[in-house]
Amino acid sequence: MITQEQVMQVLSGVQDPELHRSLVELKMVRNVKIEESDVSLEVVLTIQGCPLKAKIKEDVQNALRGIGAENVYVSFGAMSPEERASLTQVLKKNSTTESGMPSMLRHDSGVRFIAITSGKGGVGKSTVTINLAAALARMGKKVGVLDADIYGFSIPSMMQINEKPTMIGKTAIPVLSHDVKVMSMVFFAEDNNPVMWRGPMLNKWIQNFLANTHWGELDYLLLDLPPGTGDVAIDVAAMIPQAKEVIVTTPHNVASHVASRAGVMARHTKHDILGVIENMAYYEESDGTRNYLFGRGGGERLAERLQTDVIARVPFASPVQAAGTSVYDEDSLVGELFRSLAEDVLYKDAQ
Ligand SMILES: Nc1ncnc2c1ncn2[C@@H]1O[C@H](COP(=O)(O)OP(=O)(O)OP(=O)(O)O)[C@@H](O)[C@H]1O
Repeated sequence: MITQEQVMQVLSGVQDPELHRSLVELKMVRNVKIEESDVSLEVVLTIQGCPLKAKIKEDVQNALRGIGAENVYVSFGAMSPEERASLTQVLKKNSTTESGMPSMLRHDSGVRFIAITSGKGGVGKSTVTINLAAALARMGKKVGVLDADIYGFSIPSMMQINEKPTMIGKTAIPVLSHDVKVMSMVFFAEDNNPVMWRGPMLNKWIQNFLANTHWGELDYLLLDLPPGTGDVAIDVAAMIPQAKEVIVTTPHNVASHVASRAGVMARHTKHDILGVIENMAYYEESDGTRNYLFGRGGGERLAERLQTDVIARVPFASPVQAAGTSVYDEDSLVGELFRSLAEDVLYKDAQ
C-alpha cells in the first residue's frame, strides 16, 4: 500500500518546470488521496492557465507510477493571493541577501559574470552574447542572459522569444530559449521607449533585474551592455566588479578605434578583459577564399591597445534563416567557433 509519506517523498523530486524547485518545497501539492493503488491529488499553480500544466502532470504521474501507483489523477487549482505572497517570499529569500543585495553578487555565489560590450552599435554584440550563451548551455552550463542594452534591446527577438516572463508577485521568471534563461527590459518597456530609463533609474533597473528575477542556479550570467561607455557600463562596473568583459568590434578601423574607448573603460573600472572578438571578420566564398569586406586588422589593433588577445574571429554568415533565430546551428562553422570560444572561457575559469 502506498503511503502519504511515499507520495510526498517522491514528489519532492518533481520540480516546477519554471521555478526549478520541488513542488513539495513550493507547497504546490494538496489533497493527496490514496485508494489501494490509485492516487489522486491537486497541484496548485502560481498562475491560472499555466502553459506547463501538461508537463507537470506527466512528471507527477511518472513519479507516482515509479512507486507502484496504477492510476494517477491530477487536478489543478490556483494559489490564493496569500499563498502567492508567501511563495514570493521564499523566492526572494533566495535571490537577495538580508541587506537586500542580489545574492548572485556575493563572491561565493558561484555565478560568473561576462559583460559583452562594444564601442559602437551594430557590430554584433547581441549576436556574440546569445551565441556564447547558447554554446555554454550546450556544454551543460546553467546560463542566463540579461539584455541590458537599453538603447536597443534586441535579444528576445533574436532568440525568437514571443512570450513574456511569468510574474509571481514582483518576481519574474526568466524566459527559456535555447536552454538559456533570458531577461530583457523590453519585456516591461511600454511602447519600446528607452528614454525613461536614463540616469539613476538605470542603476535601479539593473539591481532590480538581478534581485527580482528568479534566476535559480546559474553558472554564467552574460550581460549585453549598451554600446559605448555610458551609464550602464559604469553601473555594471560598480555593481559587479568581478565581471569579465568581452569587447566586440568589426575589422574596420573606426569601429576598433571607438571600441578601444569601451576597453579603456573596462581597464579604468578594473574589469578583467577576457579578450576581443572580431565580428564580420571576413566572408568565406564557396571555394574557401576569404573576402575581407570590412578590411583587416581592427581586432588585432584593439587587442594590442588593450593588452589582450583576439579570442575569436567570426565570419559573415547567416544563421538558419528558416528558423528565424540569430543563434547559429551548433554544427555550422560559426556554431563550432562559439563552441570553441565557450571551451576557452571554461578553461580560463577553471585556472
Ligand atoms: N557574423 C555575422 N554575420 C552576419 N550577420 C551578422 C553577424 N553578426 C551580426 N550580424 C547581424 O548584424 C546585425 C547587428 O548585429 P547585433 O544586433 O548583434 O549587433 P549589436 O552590436 O548588438 O547592435 P546594437 O548595439 O544595435 O544592438 C543583426 O542583424 C545581426 O543578425
